[in-house]
Amino acid sequence: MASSLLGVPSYAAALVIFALTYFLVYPVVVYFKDSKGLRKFPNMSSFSGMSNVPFMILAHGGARSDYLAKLHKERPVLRTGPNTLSFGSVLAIKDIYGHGSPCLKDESYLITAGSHHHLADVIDRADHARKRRVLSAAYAIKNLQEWEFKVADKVERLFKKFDSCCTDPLPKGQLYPDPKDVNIDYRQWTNYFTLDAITDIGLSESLGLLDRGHDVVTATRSDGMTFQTNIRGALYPTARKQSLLIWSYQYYKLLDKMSNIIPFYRRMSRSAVHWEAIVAHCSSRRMERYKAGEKHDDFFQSLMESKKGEPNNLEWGEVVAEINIMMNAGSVTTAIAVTNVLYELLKHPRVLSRLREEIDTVLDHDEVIAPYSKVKNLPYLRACLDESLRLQPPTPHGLPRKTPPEGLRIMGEYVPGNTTVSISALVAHRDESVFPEACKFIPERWLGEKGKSLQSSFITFSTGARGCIGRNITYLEQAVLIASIVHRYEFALPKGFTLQRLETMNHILGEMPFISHYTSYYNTLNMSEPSVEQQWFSNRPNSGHVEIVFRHLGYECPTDVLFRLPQLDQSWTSLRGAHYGTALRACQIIANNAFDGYLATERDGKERFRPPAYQNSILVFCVSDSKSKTHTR
Ligand code: HEM
Repeated sequence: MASSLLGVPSYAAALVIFALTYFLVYPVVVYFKDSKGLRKFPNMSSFSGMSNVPFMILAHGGARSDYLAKLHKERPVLRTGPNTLSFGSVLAIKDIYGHGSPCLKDESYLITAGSHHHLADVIDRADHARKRRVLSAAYAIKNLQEWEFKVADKVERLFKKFDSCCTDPLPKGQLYPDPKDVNIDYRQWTNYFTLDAITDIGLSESLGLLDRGHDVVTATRSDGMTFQTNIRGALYPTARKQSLLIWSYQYYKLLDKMSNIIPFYRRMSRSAVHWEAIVAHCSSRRMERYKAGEKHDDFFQSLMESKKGEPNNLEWGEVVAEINIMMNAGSVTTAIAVTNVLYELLKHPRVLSRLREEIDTVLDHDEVIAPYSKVKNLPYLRACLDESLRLQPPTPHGLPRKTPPEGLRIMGEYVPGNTTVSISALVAHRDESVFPEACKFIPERWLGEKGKSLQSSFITFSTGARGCIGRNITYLEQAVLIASIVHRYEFALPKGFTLQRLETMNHILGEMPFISHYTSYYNTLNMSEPSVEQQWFSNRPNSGHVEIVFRHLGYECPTDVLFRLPQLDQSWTSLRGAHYGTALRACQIIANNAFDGYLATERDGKERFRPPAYQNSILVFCVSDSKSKTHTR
């Protein structure tokens, strides 16, 4: 029998002594021994040089980059953990992230990776370059036109919801809506918008969240069983758990498992499994369509084959990993961005009105979806987007990089090898030497030559070889959505409303409830009364072909748009020169809302099926049927 000391069995006493030595005494000894020479850097808190626990506690507060930004006002470099440094000046950007920096992504990317690395968590330079080559066709700017159709389609679907919630304008002099009239959470719908958009762009697949108005989707478990789950609920907690526990790399895996004893963490782990199952489901469905011979200009096609049609022969696990990061990084960040920018616009009516003026000069009164060609070069729109991305970068997390074994000079200071270094985008963007009045929303700072010079200090998308590959997609989504929204609607937030933010790797946002009504500029047509066209259509016989030629062209299609009206006949009918939103509305009216979609031959010559989205509005057009009867508004 084991001997005892003060009644405690000796093996238990030994365990306690070992734990105290290992977790308390040893870190103190290592700290004072300082073999790497990191003690010259000031600690973030008294124990930061000895343990990651202070940073983990900070992470649980959900605002660590804000806190760091405040500390960095006094100190340009902070030791945030035994082997971790945070930098606080834009001068560090080039050294840590720039092209030619010898730093690599650190082990945190390794320990959170799945069975296969994806583009964002692969560390090895050669492997990253190989992946980037495979994906370059998928993310290339030449795809803009293809993406634009898909994005415009999602904006239409989103507007269907907004239209159904529109209220009367607030009475003159009233600034805030009656709480009972606040009927939509913009934040939730931006999530639906970006998730629907990226699955269409990436997989030519519709999740259908915007149409259904909820986020329950089908997922497939590893044993092949399917189940239903909430996609938003699956998406966010995974990142949250990682950001809370990751700081101690050595113990992360153990901590991750042990933490599941606590329900708070266990729930987050479960959501990670659900997210993987959603991705697995979407990937397999697309694979089945691929095997059935479907070809689309989407990410999946680029993953499977080169431009010449030669197979890439990627392992299935790698394909799924790439779809995972595309669906995740491609939706979460943009949803945050479009929420933040509208929030700032509503909080700054002067900015909103200047922006609306700019947009209204390029869009027609009744143009619903802003064509990207018309809005992509609007300087004030871009300034508003960039200023919001600067002030509240969707990914504020200091992206960790490891210095090379021989060490590196950062901001002129020698940093020893194999040290984790970073500068948070939020911290960099609070650097007053580059961004005066850094905490204020001032889009004007981005205008002109002076504005251009700020780009090198703007790291919302990171920079260098590991910078964001989805930049073009997000600017397209943001510009089209925000321009269309500002053109069409006025919004009002509840009195005293503040958007809540919780920092993980991304800045997760709380709800953003508001009410909307049409802008007076847009609302030149009364959409609630039956139009001349509606009356005409309801009187016409239910037979024959119908040809619709649109006079008002929001988004011109030079080739024919074909549509099928099930109530009339089953043939595809020509619909020339139509904005497809416009076409759809007309078709729905013709078919008394029993319309099942239309086939559009778009400007790239490809045919695409467009399911119905709009119901109750009408734009200006001319009509002729097979008996050559014409009607002009
Ligand atoms: C406002 C929107 C966006 C923001 C703020 C953003 C931000 C970032 C940042 C900061 C990184 C660097 C991450 C790191 O170093 O760990 C990154 C990388 C990446 N982003 Fe984005 N992103 C956005 C939109 C998108 C979109 C729309 C997609 C895809 C459709 C996307 C896909 C990726 C991928 C695949 C990487 C890894 C690139 C590489 O390492 O080569 N992102 N993004």
